[in-house]
Amino acid sequence: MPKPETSTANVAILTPEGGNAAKNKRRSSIEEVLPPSKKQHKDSATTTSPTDGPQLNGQQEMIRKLVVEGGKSVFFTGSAGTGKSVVLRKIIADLKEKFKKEPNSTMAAVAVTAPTGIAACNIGGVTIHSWAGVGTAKEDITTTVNKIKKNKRHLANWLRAKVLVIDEVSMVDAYLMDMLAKIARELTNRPNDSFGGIQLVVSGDFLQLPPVTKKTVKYAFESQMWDQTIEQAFILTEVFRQKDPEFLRVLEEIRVGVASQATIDKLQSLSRPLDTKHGIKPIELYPMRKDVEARNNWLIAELKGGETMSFAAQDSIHIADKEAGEKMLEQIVALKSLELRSGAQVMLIKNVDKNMVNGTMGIVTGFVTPSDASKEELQTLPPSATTAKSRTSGRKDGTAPDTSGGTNQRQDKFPLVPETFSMEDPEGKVLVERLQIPVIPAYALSIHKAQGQTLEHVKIDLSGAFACGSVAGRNIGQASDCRQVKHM
Ligand SMILES: Nc1ncnc2c1ncn2[C@@H]1O[C@H](COP(=O)(O)OP(=O)(O)OP(=O)(O)O)[C@@H](O)[C@H]1O
Repeated sequence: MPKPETSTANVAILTPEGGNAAKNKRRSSIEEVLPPSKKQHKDSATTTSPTDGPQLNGQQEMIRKLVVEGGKSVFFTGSAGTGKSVVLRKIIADLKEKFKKEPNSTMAAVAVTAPTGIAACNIGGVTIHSWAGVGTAKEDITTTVNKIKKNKRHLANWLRAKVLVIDEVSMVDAYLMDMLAKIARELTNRPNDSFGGIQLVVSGDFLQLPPVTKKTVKYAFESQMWDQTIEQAFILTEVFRQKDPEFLRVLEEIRVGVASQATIDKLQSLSRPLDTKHGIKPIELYPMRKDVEARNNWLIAELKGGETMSFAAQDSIHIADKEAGEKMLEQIVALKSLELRSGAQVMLIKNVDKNMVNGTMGIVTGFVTPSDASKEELQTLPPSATTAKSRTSGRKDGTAPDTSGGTNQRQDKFPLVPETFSMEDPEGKVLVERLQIPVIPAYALSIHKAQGQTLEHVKIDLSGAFACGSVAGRNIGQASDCRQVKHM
């Protein structure tokens, strides 16, 4: 689910001597191009405090109360933009507070998970597979339970958990849900409690992305454990992301796979050039990662003459099982190898400043060494950026600082330096780390990466959309207004 509301910026990457982001700690910079109103971002689980979100409406507050004060196992759903992630983040923050005060409880009492790395990152969690220690979840229960018992970290996860949060549950299949319930019963030695006495908080929209499987899809709600464990289910109905009633009707019809003539006409009318601002092209959304990579590489190669730079991530694994560590690193959103070129369109993947947030779009304006930047580039920065410089200059990586980005001048450059992306266990112990420039190429994005983002301008291929309505609806639902959607 979500992230900060996508704002737009021009990005200039300042780089280190030598081209290796991690080793040389080159700086990158972003020029902001949108007015501050556009830069307000969604509450981001990556760096924004979960309590910074909007005030919950009545429905959302009722769910929060039932979970936090009532200790109920619940499932809540709702179409894109109804604030599922907002509630979930508030619930997670409140549950952590609650268990902090309880004797015999640790930080690990609240396990925060999702089926994919990016979805987990959005709520400050880890993948359900990695938390539970189920590997690929292909082995039988007895083998899996025995493996968990031999792995101190996985066993501790289960034994300390008082609440298990699973977001984006539409992507979790019934087999895995039943497997988790059986493991919970076995490890907690509570065979008669449906989920071993662990409270379950589950959120997602079954009309969005389904489980990835080669077999017939069997959704989580079709599992045996579902009815035995989930005590109450809710549908959030107020859509916050989109306000236009016509666009809302289109989204709802696509969501359920029934399109009226008015909706078909409306979608066809979206096949037109989009009036985007400041040279940022609409993001093209694709279901397959290989299509995303091909499209990004193609469009970056089209940028003739610009300086090119490769940034190799600096990875470190802090657990004994190196193979498991490598798998965790694969789930980190920052790329192992990042190829950039001046003029390339990129998206920030971490909040580096109050306005420069996860989802901010920009253009790479160049690569500058820290020493060059201090002479030329920093002179172009506003005074607030200079203040930010001294504020952040003591960072542990010793690199040149981020600049404020707090102004809305089009010419404000925002230098970027490598940032640390890590996966931690529920107690906050770092398991793996990656140091990389916090951007990804962003002409094209996979629907999984776009999941939960609010994108300013999107371009979507709707041919065959009603054969897989949820995917199309999922994509269009990321735009806040149909004026920002272009049908390819
Ligand atoms: N109570 C609220 N008041 C004001 N804005 C809200 C409220 N709840 C959510 N929002 C805003 O609505 C937008 C969508 O919220 P959120 O991302 O949580 O929805 P979602 O249901 O998780 O969407 P998706 O299914 O696409 O991930 C965000 O910009 C969020 O800040």
